[in-house]
Amino acid sequence: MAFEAKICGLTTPAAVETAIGHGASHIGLVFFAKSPRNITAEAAGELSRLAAGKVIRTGLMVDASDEQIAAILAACPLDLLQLHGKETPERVAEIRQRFGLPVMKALQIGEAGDLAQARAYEKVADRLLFDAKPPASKTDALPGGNAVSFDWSLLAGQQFGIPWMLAGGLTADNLAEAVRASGARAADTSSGVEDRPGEKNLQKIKDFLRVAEGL
Ligand SMILES: O=C(O)c1ccccc1N[C@@H]1O[C@H](COP(=O)(O)O)[C@@H](O)[C@H]1O
Repeated sequence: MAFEAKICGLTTPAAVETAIGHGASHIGLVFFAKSPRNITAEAAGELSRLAAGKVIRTGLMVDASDEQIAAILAACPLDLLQLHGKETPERVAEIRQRFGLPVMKALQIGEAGDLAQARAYEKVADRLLFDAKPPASKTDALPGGNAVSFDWSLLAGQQFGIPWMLAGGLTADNLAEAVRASGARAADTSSGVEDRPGEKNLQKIKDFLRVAEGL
Protein backbone atom coordinates (compact mmCIF):
# COMPACT_ATOMS: atom_id res chain seq x y z
CA MET A 1 0.00 0.00 0.00
CA ALA A 2 1.27 3.49 -0.85
CA PHE A 3 2.63 5.53 2.03
CA GLU A 4 0.11 8.15 3.21
CA ALA A 5 1.17 11.70 4.04
CA LYS A 6 -0.95 14.31 5.75
CA ILE A 7 -0.08 17.99 5.63
CA CYS A 8 -1.78 19.76 8.52
CA GLY A 9 -2.54 23.36 9.41
CA LEU A 10 -3.18 24.64 5.89
CA THR A 11 -4.67 28.11 5.61
CA THR A 12 -4.21 29.17 1.97
CA PRO A 13 -5.34 27.88 -1.43
CA ALA A 14 -1.68 27.77 -2.57
CA ALA A 15 -0.73 25.44 0.26
CA VAL A 16 -3.75 23.21 -0.36
CA GLU A 17 -3.00 23.03 -4.09
CA THR A 18 0.67 22.27 -3.42
CA ALA A 19 -0.21 19.45 -1.03
CA ILE A 20 -2.72 17.96 -3.47
CA GLY A 21 -0.47 18.43 -6.50
CA HIS A 22 2.47 16.69 -4.84
CA GLY A 23 0.68 13.63 -3.58
CA ALA A 24 -0.67 14.27 -0.08
CA SER A 25 -3.29 11.74 0.98
CA HIS A 26 -4.78 14.07 3.62
CA ILE A 27 -4.90 17.78 4.34
CA GLY A 28 -5.57 19.14 7.81
CA LEU A 29 -7.57 22.22 8.79
CA VAL A 30 -7.12 23.35 12.40
CA PHE A 31 -10.18 24.50 14.35
CA PHE A 32 -8.56 25.45 17.64
CA ALA A 33 -8.51 29.10 18.63
CA LYS A 34 -5.19 28.91 20.48
CA SER A 35 -3.34 27.52 17.47
CA PRO A 36 -1.36 29.77 15.11
CA ARG A 37 -2.90 27.61 12.38
CA ASN A 38 -6.49 28.22 13.46
CA ILE A 39 -8.88 28.90 10.60
CA THR A 40 -12.50 30.01 10.60
CA ALA A 41 -15.06 27.49 9.42
CA GLU A 42 -15.98 29.78 6.54
CA ALA A 43 -12.40 30.18 5.29
CA ALA A 44 -11.81 26.46 5.76
CA GLY A 45 -14.96 25.76 3.75
CA GLU A 46 -13.38 27.46 0.73
CA LEU A 47 -10.26 25.31 1.05
CA SER A 48 -12.33 22.21 1.63
CA ARG A 49 -14.22 22.75 -1.62
CA LEU A 50 -10.91 23.07 -3.51
CA ALA A 51 -9.86 19.71 -2.15
CA ALA A 52 -13.14 17.80 -2.50
CA GLY A 53 -12.64 14.32 -3.91
CA LYS A 54 -8.86 14.76 -4.19
CA VAL A 55 -7.61 14.16 -0.64
CA ILE A 56 -9.05 13.29 2.75
CA ARG A 57 -10.09 16.62 4.27
CA THR A 58 -9.34 16.37 7.96
CA GLY A 59 -10.71 18.71 10.60
CA LEU A 60 -8.53 18.98 13.71
CA MET A 61 -10.40 19.78 16.92
CA VAL A 62 -9.47 19.85 20.60
CA ASP A 63 -12.19 18.87 23.07
CA ALA A 64 -14.81 20.50 20.85
CA SER A 65 -18.46 20.56 21.89
CA ASP A 66 -21.23 19.17 19.68
CA GLU A 67 -22.28 22.74 18.92
CA GLN A 68 -18.78 23.68 17.77
CA ILE A 69 -18.46 20.59 15.57
CA ALA A 70 -21.89 21.15 14.05
CA ALA A 71 -21.03 24.79 13.26
CA ILE A 72 -17.77 23.77 11.60
CA LEU A 73 -19.43 21.08 9.50
CA ALA A 74 -22.21 23.43 8.43
CA ALA A 75 -19.63 25.67 6.75
CA CYS A 76 -16.87 23.22 5.92
CA PRO A 77 -17.42 19.71 4.55
CA LEU A 78 -14.92 17.25 6.08
CA ASP A 79 -14.04 13.60 5.46
CA LEU A 80 -12.31 12.85 8.78
CA LEU A 81 -12.35 14.33 12.28
CA GLN A 82 -8.99 14.45 14.09
CA LEU A 83 -9.61 14.65 17.83
CA HIS A 84 -6.46 16.04 19.43
CA GLY A 85 -7.60 16.77 22.97
CA LYS A 86 -8.50 14.71 26.02
CA GLU A 87 -11.55 13.09 24.43
CA THR A 88 -12.43 9.87 26.24
CA PRO A 89 -13.27 6.68 24.30
CA GLU A 90 -16.94 7.35 25.13
CA ARG A 91 -16.74 10.86 23.71
CA VAL A 92 -15.00 9.59 20.56
CA ALA A 93 -17.78 7.04 20.04
CA GLU A 94 -20.41 9.71 20.61
CA ILE A 95 -18.88 12.14 18.09
CA ARG A 96 -18.47 9.40 15.49
CA GLN A 97 -22.09 8.33 15.88
CA ARG A 98 -23.57 11.82 16.05
CA PHE A 99 -21.76 13.29 13.05
CA GLY A 100 -21.48 10.14 10.93
CA LEU A 101 -17.83 10.77 10.07
CA PRO A 102 -14.74 8.65 10.65
CA VAL A 103 -12.58 9.73 13.56
CA MET A 104 -8.82 9.74 14.08
CA LYS A 105 -7.89 9.96 17.78
CA ALA A 106 -4.56 11.55 18.64
CA LEU A 107 -2.64 10.09 21.58
CA GLN A 108 0.42 11.60 23.24
CA ILE A 109 3.36 9.26 23.61
CA GLY A 110 6.40 9.74 25.83
CA GLU A 111 7.24 6.23 27.00
CA ALA A 112 6.27 2.64 26.19
CA GLY A 113 3.48 2.57 28.79
CA ASP A 114 1.66 5.39 27.01
CA LEU A 115 0.82 3.03 24.16
CA ALA A 116 -1.57 1.10 26.42
CA GLN A 117 -4.18 3.86 26.08
CA ALA A 118 -4.50 2.94 22.39
CA ARG A 119 -6.38 -0.25 23.28
CA ALA A 120 -9.44 1.61 24.54
CA TYR A 121 -9.67 3.66 21.35
CA GLU A 122 -9.22 0.80 18.86
CA LYS A 123 -12.85 -0.12 19.36
CA VAL A 124 -14.32 3.36 18.88
CA ALA A 125 -12.04 5.21 16.46
CA ASP A 126 -11.25 4.57 12.81
CA ARG A 127 -7.63 5.51 13.11
CA LEU A 128 -5.02 6.43 15.72
CA LEU A 129 -2.43 9.19 15.52
CA PHE A 130 0.63 8.99 17.73
CA ASP A 131 2.10 12.39 18.60
CA ALA A 132 4.70 13.54 21.13
CA LYS A 133 3.75 14.97 24.50
CA PRO A 134 3.87 18.77 24.63
CA PRO A 135 7.16 20.07 26.06
CA ALA A 136 6.90 20.09 29.88
CA SER A 137 9.00 23.26 30.05
CA LYS A 138 6.39 25.25 28.13
CA THR A 139 3.39 25.85 30.38
CA ASP A 140 1.24 27.25 27.56
CA ALA A 141 2.17 24.55 25.01
CA LEU A 142 -0.54 23.45 22.61
CA PRO A 143 -1.67 19.78 22.76
CA GLY A 144 0.07 19.29 19.39
CA GLY A 145 1.79 21.15 16.60
CA ASN A 146 4.87 21.71 18.78
CA ALA A 147 7.58 20.38 16.42
CA VAL A 148 8.50 17.82 19.08
CA SER A 149 9.25 14.15 18.35
CA PHE A 150 9.13 11.10 20.58
CA ASP A 151 11.15 7.89 20.49
CA TRP A 152 9.84 6.40 17.23
CA SER A 153 11.21 2.95 18.10
CA LEU A 154 8.51 2.63 20.80
CA LEU A 155 6.15 1.78 17.94
CA ALA A 156 8.36 -0.81 16.29
CA GLY A 157 6.61 -4.18 16.06
CA GLN A 158 3.45 -2.90 17.77
CA GLN A 159 0.14 -4.13 16.38
CA PHE A 160 -3.06 -2.11 16.57
CA GLY A 161 -6.56 -3.11 15.53
CA ILE A 162 -6.97 -0.03 13.33
CA PRO A 163 -4.59 1.92 11.06
CA TRP A 164 -2.34 4.53 12.63
CA MET A 165 -0.40 7.61 11.66
CA LEU A 166 2.88 8.95 13.04
CA ALA A 167 3.19 12.63 13.99
CA GLY A 168 5.36 14.99 16.00
CA GLY A 169 8.25 17.03 14.67
CA LEU A 170 8.40 15.28 11.30
CA THR A 171 10.31 16.98 8.48
CA ALA A 172 11.65 16.02 5.06
CA ASP A 173 14.99 15.42 6.78
CA ASN A 174 13.83 12.96 9.45
CA LEU A 175 10.79 11.29 7.84
CA ALA A 176 12.65 8.33 6.33
CA GLU A 177 14.40 7.59 9.63
CA ALA A 178 11.15 7.98 11.58
CA VAL A 179 9.44 5.49 9.30
CA ARG A 180 12.35 3.04 9.48
CA ALA A 181 12.37 3.17 13.29
CA SER A 182 8.60 3.05 13.85
CA GLY A 183 7.26 0.98 10.96
CA ALA A 184 4.71 3.72 10.17
CA ARG A 185 2.86 3.60 6.85
CA ALA A 186 1.33 7.05 7.29
CA ALA A 187 2.72 10.33 8.65
CA ASP A 188 1.45 13.78 9.53
CA THR A 189 3.37 17.04 9.66
CA SER A 190 2.60 20.66 10.40
CA SER A 191 5.56 22.56 11.93
CA GLY A 192 8.00 20.62 9.77
CA VAL A 193 6.76 22.31 6.60
CA GLU A 194 6.71 25.84 8.02
CA ASP A 195 9.09 28.80 8.29
CA ARG A 196 7.47 29.86 11.57
CA PRO A 197 4.32 28.70 13.43
CA GLY A 198 1.37 29.06 11.07
CA GLU A 199 3.41 30.02 8.01
CA LYS A 200 3.67 27.16 5.54
CA ASN A 201 6.62 26.95 3.15
CA LEU A 202 5.50 25.47 -0.18
CA GLN A 203 8.96 24.11 -0.97
CA LYS A 204 9.06 22.31 2.39
CA ILE A 205 5.66 20.75 1.64
CA LYS A 206 7.01 19.51 -1.71
CA ASP A 207 10.19 18.18 -0.09
CA PHE A 208 8.24 16.29 2.58
CA LEU A 209 5.93 14.75 0.00
CA ARG A 210 8.83 13.80 -2.25
CA VAL A 211 10.38 11.82 0.63
CA ALA A 212 6.98 10.27 1.44
CA GLU A 213 6.54 9.16 -2.17
CA GLY A 214 9.72 7.11 -1.95
CA LEU A 215 8.68 5.21 1.20
O1 LIG B 1 -1.03 22.23 14.49
C1 LIG B 1 -1.55 22.72 15.50
O2 LIG B 1 -1.55 23.94 15.71
C2 LIG B 1 -2.18 21.81 16.51
C3 LIG B 1 -2.87 22.38 17.56
C4 LIG B 1 -3.48 21.59 18.51
C5 LIG B 1 -3.38 20.20 18.44
C6 LIG B 1 -2.67 19.62 17.39
C7 LIG B 1 -2.06 20.40 16.42
N1 LIG B 1 -1.35 19.83 15.37
C8 LIG B 1 -1.09 18.44 15.21
O3 LIG B 1 -0.01 18.05 16.04
C9 LIG B 1 0.72 17.00 15.43
C10 LIG B 1 2.20 17.32 15.43
O4 LIG B 1 2.45 18.52 14.76
P1 LIG B 1 3.93 18.99 14.35
O5 LIG B 1 4.23 18.37 13.02
O6 LIG B 1 4.88 18.57 15.41
O7 LIG B 1 3.83 20.47 14.23
C11 LIG B 1 0.14 16.82 14.04
O8 LIG B 1 -0.72 15.70 14.07
C12 LIG B 1 -0.67 18.06 13.80
O9 LIG B 1 -1.80 17.74 13.03
